[in-house]
Amino acid sequence: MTSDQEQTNDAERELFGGRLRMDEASARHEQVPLEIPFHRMAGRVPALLARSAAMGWAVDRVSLVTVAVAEVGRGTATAFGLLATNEVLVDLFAGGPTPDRVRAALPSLLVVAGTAVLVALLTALSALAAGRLEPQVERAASLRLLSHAIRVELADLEDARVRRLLETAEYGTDAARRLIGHAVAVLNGLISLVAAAWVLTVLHPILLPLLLLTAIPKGYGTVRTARRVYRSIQRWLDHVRVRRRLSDLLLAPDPARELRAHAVGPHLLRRYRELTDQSTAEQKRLALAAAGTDLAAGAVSGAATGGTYAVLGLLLVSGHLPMAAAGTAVLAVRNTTSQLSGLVRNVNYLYEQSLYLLDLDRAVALARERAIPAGGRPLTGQPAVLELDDVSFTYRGQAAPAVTGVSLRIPRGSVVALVGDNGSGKSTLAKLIAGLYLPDSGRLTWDGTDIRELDRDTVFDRVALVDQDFLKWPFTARANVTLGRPERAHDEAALQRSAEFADVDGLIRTLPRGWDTLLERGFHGGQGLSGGQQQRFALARAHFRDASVVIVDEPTAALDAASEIEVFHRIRALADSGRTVVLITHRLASVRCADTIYVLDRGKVIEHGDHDGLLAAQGSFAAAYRLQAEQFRDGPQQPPYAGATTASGAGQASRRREDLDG
Ligand SMILES: Nc1ncnc2c1ncn2[C@@H]1O[C@H](COP(=O)(O)OP(=O)(O)OP(=O)(O)O)[C@@H](O)[C@H]1O
Repeated sequence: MTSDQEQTNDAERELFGGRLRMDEASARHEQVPLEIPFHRMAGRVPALLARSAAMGWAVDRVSLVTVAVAEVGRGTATAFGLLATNEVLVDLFAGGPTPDRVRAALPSLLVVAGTAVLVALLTALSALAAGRLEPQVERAASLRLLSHAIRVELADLEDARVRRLLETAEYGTDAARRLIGHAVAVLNGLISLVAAAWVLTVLHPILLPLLLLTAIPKGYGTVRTARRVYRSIQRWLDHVRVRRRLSDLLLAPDPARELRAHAVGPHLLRRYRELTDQSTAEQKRLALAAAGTDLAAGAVSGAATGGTYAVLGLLLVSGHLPMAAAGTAVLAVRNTTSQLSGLVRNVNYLYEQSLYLLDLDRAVALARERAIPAGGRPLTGQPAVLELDDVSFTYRGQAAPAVTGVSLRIPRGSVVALVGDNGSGKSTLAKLIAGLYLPDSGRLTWDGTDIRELDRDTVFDRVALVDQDFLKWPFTARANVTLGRPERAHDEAALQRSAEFADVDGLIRTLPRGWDTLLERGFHGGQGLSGGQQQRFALARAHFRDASVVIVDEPTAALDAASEIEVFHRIRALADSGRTVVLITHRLASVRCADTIYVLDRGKVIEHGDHDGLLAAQGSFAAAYRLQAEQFRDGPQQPPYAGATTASGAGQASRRREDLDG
């Protein structure tokens, strides 16, 4: 390992908290195969050819068979061409007048020309079929990865190891395509080699082992270089990921505002340069090592080639090889040498690509293992009650639980509000209710059935979620609203109702292409939206889903005051029409619309009741409510508890009060 790999630079330390390159220990932990014995690689060739054939067979049998037939034909034609060349030479070197010798050689010459044309035709046919096969195999590999990735449990998807593997696996989809190309080349190399070796053996048996001596050093060199590259890619993967992310940040329009106003650009650019300096040094190291290996392999191989020609000369001088056969042998030696080194190179590429494919296999296996279980007891009808009984949940890799011993009841047709300080566990609780995370302990039931026993797809089907970090999909206005129920995307009446619910109908009318306007700046015809407008689209989307449980996390954070009041009225109306609403908000005046309010503090429910009841109880909710209300009074303000600065401040207010009381 070089000192460059050991050193951690400022960019790594400051921006990412430490070294971004994988060491031996973590590679072992993550089961990344950094070392591959040479014999294992060679031994896997038949399995890899079979794997390539199976992948091709699954997507396009006709093209696969065409490639195989064309390659076998090509190899056979090459062998016949070589034998015919030998015949030509034999005829030309025979005794008698020149015109007679040329006449005698003519049929063999025609065979040489014919096989050359045939080889060209078969090469074109094979290339055509392989060209059809490769993109289909890549597409299948990529669909395989994505279809499994979208089923991974959210908690696992957030796990760094899973994320890393999924990103590595993306190389595997490209590798699947390349694997086909290299498999074809290996097949061709093997067939041509067998043909040429057979011709050589016919000419003189000693020529073949000598040839192997020339090819092996070069092949070994190629393999060493490729393994070094693979090892480097694996080690530097996180480095590549953060560099890509950093360059995206420097290019994208959203970070551009702070980048310019805070003059972050030059600083990040400096850090980016430091990172690229590291990777350039690694590239230089690889290039230098590759050149050294090539040189050593070339020298050994060159000496072996010299030896082969020397043996050929000796055989000729000693009369063990006729002149014509020596001529053919020279051709065959040249042909076979390049075939052999090409073959070894392609075997190596084949193996190298298979390692990436192996990453894809590992990612798919992990995704399967961590998938949301299919099946289970299906939910029928609309749930009458959701209940949490002593539910606790800790995020993967975190020491403290995000939710501790929470019990609550959400009957159908009610609005249940979750309030509390930042980080008190509201969003986590909402995601638990939605079935996105499973409790570590306690029971979460839908109509009495534990969520673990339920068919989670039927749970999701009943949920509409407006996430706190709601997504602005880079699609058309229509897709932005209908994405949760794409099968009803052209139900114009439903679309209109959702637009009215979220108050985007007026906005749609002003868009250049109405519902078909692309809501993404930076594309032709794309339209930008304000933060509040984006939030309205998220609300419209949740409404369009027409689900029985609506979970809205800070649904009005980006809305103006009038819209905020209106949205809370509409949310109340949703519950009145029989839906269940879980509402998370810091606007304590607005939770008046809730039937029950649960106040959370550090993952625990510390109070619950309706708005008036909680105010009358004079607890932490009442204190936080007063804190917010006082902000609207005239004159200089004095917060009741210094330091209670969060929007809701419920928990902080309660803790201050305890301190004061104590
Ligand atoms: N994906 C995550 N991975 C690890 N920890 C998380 C994750 N999301 C939240 N947390 C942690 O869990 C705790 C509860 O977070 P949560 O988002 O539920 O709080 P919240 O009450 O919704 O906060 P806010 O009012 O700021 O939205 C916090 O300590 C937070 O750091």
